[in-house]
Amino acid sequence: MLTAYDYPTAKIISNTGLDSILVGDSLGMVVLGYANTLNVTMRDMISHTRAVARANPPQLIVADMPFLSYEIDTKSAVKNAGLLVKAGSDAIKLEGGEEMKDTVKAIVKAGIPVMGHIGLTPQRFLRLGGFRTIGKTKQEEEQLIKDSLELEDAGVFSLVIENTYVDIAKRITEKLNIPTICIGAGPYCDGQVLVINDLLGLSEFTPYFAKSYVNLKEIISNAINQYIVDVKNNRFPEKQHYKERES
Ligand SMILES: Nc1nc(=O)c2c([nH]1)NC[C@@H]1CN(c3ccc(C(=O)N[C@@H](CCC(=O)O)C(=O)O)cc3)CN21
Ligand SMILES: CC(C)C(=O)C(=O)O
Ligand SMILES: [Mg+2]
Repeated sequence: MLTAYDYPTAKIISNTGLDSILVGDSLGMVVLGYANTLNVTMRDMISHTRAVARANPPQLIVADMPFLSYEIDTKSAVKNAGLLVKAGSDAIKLEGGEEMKDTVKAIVKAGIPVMGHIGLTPQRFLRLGGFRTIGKTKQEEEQLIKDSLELEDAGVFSLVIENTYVDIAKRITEKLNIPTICIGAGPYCDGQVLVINDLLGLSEFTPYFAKSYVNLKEIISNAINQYIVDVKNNRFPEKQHYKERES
């Protein structure tokens, strides 16, 4: 699984063997330039989900529910989950553990598949004390196990485990029947997810657990500098780039 936030990226992914696309609220940081994901709105998520869905990819499209779109009450959570499905997603993802059980059940009851997300839940970074690794204490570890079992019981079809110790993610994966999709939680999961900007070398900041497979930042700035040089030296535009009238 990889994130995608726009039409051209979803078109490229369409012709790959990737299983699933996440329209992540990480778009607030990697596309919109916010310092965290708290300012991402339903309008942002709907707009980017629609852009990805317009590419009509064969992959499953999962859209993140943004901060405060599902925490207030189950009614507004179901409504907002429905708006993301109307925008073109096949499922939604929301952050949190056992405390989200009723919300998960209500959304699933409405016919919308829900993906869980535990471990580091970036929408709660203020209370957690940063984008830190979760599961250091025995209490945090046992809470993660409990959260995963309760979410499975509530009906999530899959579970993202973010930034936790490898043995904890392994334990959860062995306990659950649904697939676990990990990021910063080691290899003993059923799948992996990454922010595509990290994979492409486009991010300003990349977490320790991400791997870039190409340096697109460098490739793009080289292209821009070549363009500047060409314009200044009259090497662009060339004959084929403009029309002359035959008078
Ligand atoms: N480019 C990008 N990649 C991501 O994976 C990502 C985002 N942005 N934005 C939304 C969240 C935030 N994520 C993050 C961001 C930072 C750390 C990180 O640096 N963690 C360190 C330091 C924690 C601390 O502040 O103490 C760690 O050791 O866990 C982890 C996950 C993951 N997500
Ligand atoms: C990092 C993934 C799991 C995510 O939630 C996002 O991109 O918003
Ligand atoms: Mg997210």
